[in-house]
Amino acid sequence: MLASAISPRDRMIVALDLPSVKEARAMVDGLGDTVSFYKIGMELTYSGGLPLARELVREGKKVFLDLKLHDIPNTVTRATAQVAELGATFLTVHAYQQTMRAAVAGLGGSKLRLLAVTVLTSYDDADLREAGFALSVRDLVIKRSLQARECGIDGIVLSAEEAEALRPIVGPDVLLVTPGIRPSGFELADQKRVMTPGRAIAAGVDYLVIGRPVTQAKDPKAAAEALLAEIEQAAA
Ligand SMILES: O=c1ccn([C@@H]2O[C@H](COP(=O)(O)O)[C@@H](O)[C@H]2O)c(=O)[nH]1
Repeated sequence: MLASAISPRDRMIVALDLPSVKEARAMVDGLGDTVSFYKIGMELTYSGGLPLARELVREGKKVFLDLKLHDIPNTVTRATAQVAELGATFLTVHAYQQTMRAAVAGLGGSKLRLLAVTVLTSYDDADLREAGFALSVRDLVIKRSLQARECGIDGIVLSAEEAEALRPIVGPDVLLVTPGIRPSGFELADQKRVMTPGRAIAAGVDYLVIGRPVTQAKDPKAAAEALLAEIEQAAA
């Protein structure tokens, strides 16, 4: 689906990085209709977040399970098949060919869409060098994105900094999903490759993942409304 066909509200995915289901539930209730799409990652999954994922799906919200699967193929295939039962929209796997192929094999006939994490947005070129990679962030993102497409993955997780260069390389059908979104003036914290929501939309990103700028705001609903307004304006 082309980005222009996705409603601006659905393009904003709020990361529920909170320590308990109770706090996550309160956040969702407080955000109300402003947010239609939630990401449940490791922190919440390890504190009972999967039943909440089912609940949110039942309530008509979209859910992105950011589990970043990476294991031997048999395990990845079977884990993906389990996740496919939950009714989530997106699941992440790391962008290793063996892992991506195994995840695709676990989809069965489900509607779950797979996203491959190329290079974490907390990494820069120096971090990659330290980890033993010879490629720059940009080149590794490109290489892994092409491999993801070849493996039948639906979309890729990258930083908005790479999105504009990547779109013509991967074509219009691969979803570009970007964490590392920071409204102007918000602290970067552990993120190294960042962009504002408006600039990310202009760079051709399909979905923006936004955590702390909403969840750590004094007024999360007001923060989410401001972010949505910026997205709507950039998408118009
Ligand atoms: O490369 C990646 C992959 C995933 N994430 C996740 O996105 C959110 C970002 O949260 P912020 O608070 O807006 O920084 C978080 O859940 C990460 O696990 C990422 O940041 N980068």
